[in-house]
Amino acid sequence: MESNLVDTTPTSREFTLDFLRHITNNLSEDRIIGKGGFAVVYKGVLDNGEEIALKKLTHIGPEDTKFADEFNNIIRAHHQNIIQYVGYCYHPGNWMKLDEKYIFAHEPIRILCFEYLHGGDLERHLSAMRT
Ligand SMILES: Nc1ncnc2c1ncn2[C@@H]1O[C@H](COP(=O)(O)OP(=O)(O)OP(=O)(O)O)[C@@H](O)[C@H]1O
Repeated sequence: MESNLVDTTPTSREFTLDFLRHITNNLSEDRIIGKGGFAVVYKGVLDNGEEIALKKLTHIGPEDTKFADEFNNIIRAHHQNIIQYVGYCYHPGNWMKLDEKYIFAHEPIRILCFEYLHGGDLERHLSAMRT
């Protein structure tokens, strides 16, 4: 990454899962704006009306490397052509005992938050140009 894109003193805002549920109507299906190879993306609306995109990572492995990789790549990047990172949620899984067995009551949840970009996805624009 070019050095002029990099903030050497990054800051990051931590959001609670409760708060992100609150601004996405409990991560409801109708707030889903896209799906990528590693994430489902939701639209959230802050109390001041500002919209943000929440990227909820799927397939979290035991080592959590995908979240750490994405986090490390975006936390310092500031550029007009790079979507602005806003914050993260790192929610551990909960387990409980049921019938003498331990089970996961909640899977771990990892979410990265970005400024919301209006205008739809790139593929839709490209296919519109092709027709
Ligand atoms: N900041 C955002 N603002 C608005 N929509 C977004 C934003 N980020 C993602 N999206 C939507 O969600 C979709 C999936 O995004 P995501 O970044 O997870 O997948 P991707 O671009 O296909 O990359 P990859 O699969 O390599 O992770 C995008 O195509 C876009 O429609």
